[in-house]
Amino acid sequence: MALNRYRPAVKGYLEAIVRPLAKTGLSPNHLTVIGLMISLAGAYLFYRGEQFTAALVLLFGSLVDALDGTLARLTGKTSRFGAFLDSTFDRISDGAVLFGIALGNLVDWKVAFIAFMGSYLVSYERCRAELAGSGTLAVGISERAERLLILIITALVRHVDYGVYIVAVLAWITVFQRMWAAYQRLR
Ligand SMILES: CC(C)CCC[C@@H](C)CCC[C@@H](C)CCC[C@@H](C)CCOC[C@@H](COP(=O)(O)O[C@@H]1[C@H](O)[C@H](OP(=O)(O)O)[C@@H](O)[C@H](O)[C@H]1O)OCC[C@H](C)CCC[C@H](C)CCC[C@H](C)CCCC(C)C
Ligand SMILES: Nc1ccn([C@@H]2O[C@H](COP(=O)(O)O)[C@@H](O)[C@H]2O)c(=O)n1
Ligand SMILES: [Mg+2]
Ligand SMILES: [Mg+2]
Repeated sequence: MALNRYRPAVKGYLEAIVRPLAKTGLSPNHLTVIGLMISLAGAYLFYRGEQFTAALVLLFGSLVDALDGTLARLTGKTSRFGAFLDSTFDRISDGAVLFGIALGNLVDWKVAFIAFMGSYLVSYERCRAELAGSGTLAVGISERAERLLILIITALVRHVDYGVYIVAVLAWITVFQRMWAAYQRLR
C-alpha cells in the first residue's frame, strides 16, 4: 500500500534504465526469468550465511522485478502470460528467500514458516479476491515491496532474523486487512 504509492515517482528512472535494454531485443519474459535467477542467488547467499551480500543481490533482483513490467509497457509487449509468469516467479522468489534464511540457520525455522505462510496468504488473497471480482486488492500494511524491503534492510545490518520476525507479524496483519477488504467488496 505505502510503497506502491511511490510507483509514479520511480517510473521515470525505471524507464531510463529500460530504454537501452529495449534496444537489445530483450523481452519482458527474459527479464522476468533473469530477475528470478538473481533472487534465487540471493536466497542461496542467505543459506550460506552471507546476509549483507544476499541483501544487495536481493535488492538488485527486486529492481529487475520492477523492470520487466516497465519494459513490457514501454515496448507494448504486455501479455497475460507475462503477468502470470511475473506473479508466479514472485512467489518462488518469496519462498526461496525465506527457505534460504531458515536453511542458513539465520532464524528459527518455525518463525520463517509463519512468515512464509503469511506472505503466501497475502498474495493468494489478492489473487482469489480479484478473481471473484473485488477489483485490485492491493491493500494492507505489508505488501510484497514492504516485506522485501524489511528483509533487505535488516539483512544489510546483519539482523535478518529481526526482519523475518517483523514480516511474520506484519504479513499476518495484512492477511486480516485483506480479508476485511474482501468481505466489504464481495459480500
Ligand atoms: C545493489 C545494487 C547493485 C542495485 C541497487 C539498485 C537500487 C537503486 C534499487 C532500487 C530498487 C527499486 C526501484 C525497486 C525496489 C522495489 C522492491 C522493494 C519491490 C519489488 O517489487 C517489484 C514490483 C512488483 O510489483 P507487482 O505489483 O508486479 O507484484 C505483485 C506482488 O507480488 C503481489 O504480492 P502481494 O499481494 O503484495 O503479496 C502479488 O499479489 C501480485 O500477483 C504481483 O503482481 O513492484 C515495483 C514497484 C515498487 C512497489 C516501487 C517501490 C518504490 C520504492 C519507493 C523503492 C524504494 C527503494 C529504495 C530506493 C531502496 C533503498 C533500500 C535501502 C536498503 C535503504
Ligand atoms: N514478463 C512480463 C512481466 C510483466 N508484465 C506486465 O507488467 C505487469 C507487472 O508490472 P511490474 O512493474 O509490477 O513488474 C504485469 O501485470 C503485466 O501486465 C508482462 O506483460 N510481462
Ligand atoms: Mg515485475
Ligand atoms: Mg516479479
